[in-house]
Order: sequence, then structure tokens, then C-alpha cells
Amino acid sequence: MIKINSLEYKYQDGTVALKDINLDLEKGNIIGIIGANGSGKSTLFLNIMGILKPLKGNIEFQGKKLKYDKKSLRQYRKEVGMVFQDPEKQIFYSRVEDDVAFSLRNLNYKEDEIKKRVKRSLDKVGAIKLRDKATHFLSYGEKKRVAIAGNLVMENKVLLLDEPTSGLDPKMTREMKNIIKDLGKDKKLIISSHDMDFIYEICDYIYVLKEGEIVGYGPTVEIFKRKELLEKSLLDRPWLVKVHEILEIPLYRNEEEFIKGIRKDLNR
Ligand SMILES: Nc1ncnc2c1ncn2[C@@H]1O[C@H](COP(=O)(O)OP(=O)(O)OP(=O)(O)O)[C@@H](O)[C@H]1O
Repeated sequence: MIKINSLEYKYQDGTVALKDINLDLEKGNIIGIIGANGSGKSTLFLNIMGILKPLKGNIEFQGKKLKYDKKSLRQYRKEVGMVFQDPEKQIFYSRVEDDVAFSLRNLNYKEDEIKKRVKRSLDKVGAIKLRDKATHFLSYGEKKRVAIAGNLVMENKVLLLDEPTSGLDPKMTREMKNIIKDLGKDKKLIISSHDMDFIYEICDYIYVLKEGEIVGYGPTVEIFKRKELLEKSLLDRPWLVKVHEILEIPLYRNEEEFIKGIRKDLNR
């Protein structure tokens, strides 16, 4: 659906933030983009959204090169949405329902359809009870949910999520994990995160960025077994991978599987 071909991006001050990036988002359904601070994840997302324009290379959507005129971008963003790391950047209205409805009203959707989609989207992120609340009273985690709902109303095919768990407490992180797993059932998701446990559990394909370059890619388990690659990319390994190696137990994909497996072993 989205392909990135030999993309290079340079900021005005001369910083080359992305070099020869090649990504094929058909490789997985929930794709993880991982890399240390400053490795280029946000720059890559802004390029995928057409907010930044590459110096070289291109982005392909459904077999066609992305065009940067207003009309083409407007059309593209009906299909491809992005949830920013900081929800404040995406919340503009004083009431939750109006905020979530914003893009649909902007595109002149009928009020009946808007109501339906807003309800469905708030339901999906477990935020329907916030519908009439003032946005400035929302907690950080609630704002993250509302920002996601604001994208879901577009019913787009691809959703980019920049650091969806940053700033969330453990309970909210677990809830966000379930919300995202659920969204992945009918959407292509591209997620950037520093939370390797989260990425390991949720993604099926990974690209590793280091200093603006892709230094590794592959199915999640294969990538997280590559200790050297992760070390040189300044990334930690998920606890389940460490436990697998140190204790020589099977490699589990999540805590529930791990507990089940250990219980079974203890009862043997
Ligand atoms: N507006 C800008 N002008 C100049 N350089 C920039 C700008 N924004 C980012 N950079 C540089 O581009 C590189 C990539 O930054 P980017 O924010 O994309 O990394 P990141 O992987 O998202 O980092 P983090 O994990 O800290 O969010 C860094 O060297 C950064 O200093």
C-alpha cells in the first residue's frame, strides 16, 4: 500500500535526517519503526504524511507516487492519518465531540454520518464517556485517546502512531496496547516507539533506524533476537527476549503466554 523508495530528507540547517530509506509497508500489518533519539523516526513520519517533502526519492501510495499539491494531499490524508506523540498538537476544540468531528465537518459530511462516526470512534478508544467533556480538563491519557478518535473518524486505511504509549502509566499503557491491537484488525498501523516491550508484543514487522538510515528490518522475533544490531542501534531488548536467553526457556510473545508456559512447566 505504502512504499518508500530511496528517500532522503535534509532540514534547512543542513541536517541530513534521512538517507536512502526504503520501506515496504506490505511486509506486515502492524509495522514498528524503532530507533534511538534523533534517529529520524518523526522526520520519517512527517515525510510519509507529506508534511515534509523529501530531497530525493519518493513515497508511493497504492502504486502511485505521492503528489504535493493541496488537492492530492487532501485526498491522500483521507486514507492515511497520523496521531502525533503530543496530543496537544491535535486537539483544537473545547468539547471532545466537536474536536473528534472536526475533520469530517471540514469535509462537509452530513451531521447524521458525523454523529455515527464520532460515536464509533470514541467507542473504539474507550472514550465514549468523555463525549461532552471539555478538552482542557482531560488527562494526558484521555487526550491521547481523543487524538486517536479524531483520526479514526476518517476511517482511513493507514494510521501512523508516533510514540502512542509515551507519558502513559502502566494501566493506561496496557489499555492502549489493547486499543491498538484492535485497530490493527482492520487497518494498517505504523508505530514508532522507544518502548521495546510494547513494540515486541504488538508489531509483526520491524524497521530499525540509526542516524537516519535503516540498519535492519525483518519479522519482529528475528529482529529482537539480533542482540548486536539492537546494541549498536542503542536499543534495549524486550524483557521476554532477555528472559528467554538467560533462563533458556521458550520465547514467549506476551506476559500472558509467559505465565501460562511457566505454570505448565511448574506443574510438570
Ligand atoms: N526542524 C529541524 N531542523 C533541523 N534539524 C532537525 C529538525 N527536526 C529534527 N532535526 C534533526 O533531525 C534528526 C532526526 O530527528 P527526529 O526528530 O526525526 O528523530 P526521532 O528519531 O524522532 O527522535 P526522538 O526519538 O527523540 O523523537 C536529528 O538529528 C534532529 O536533530
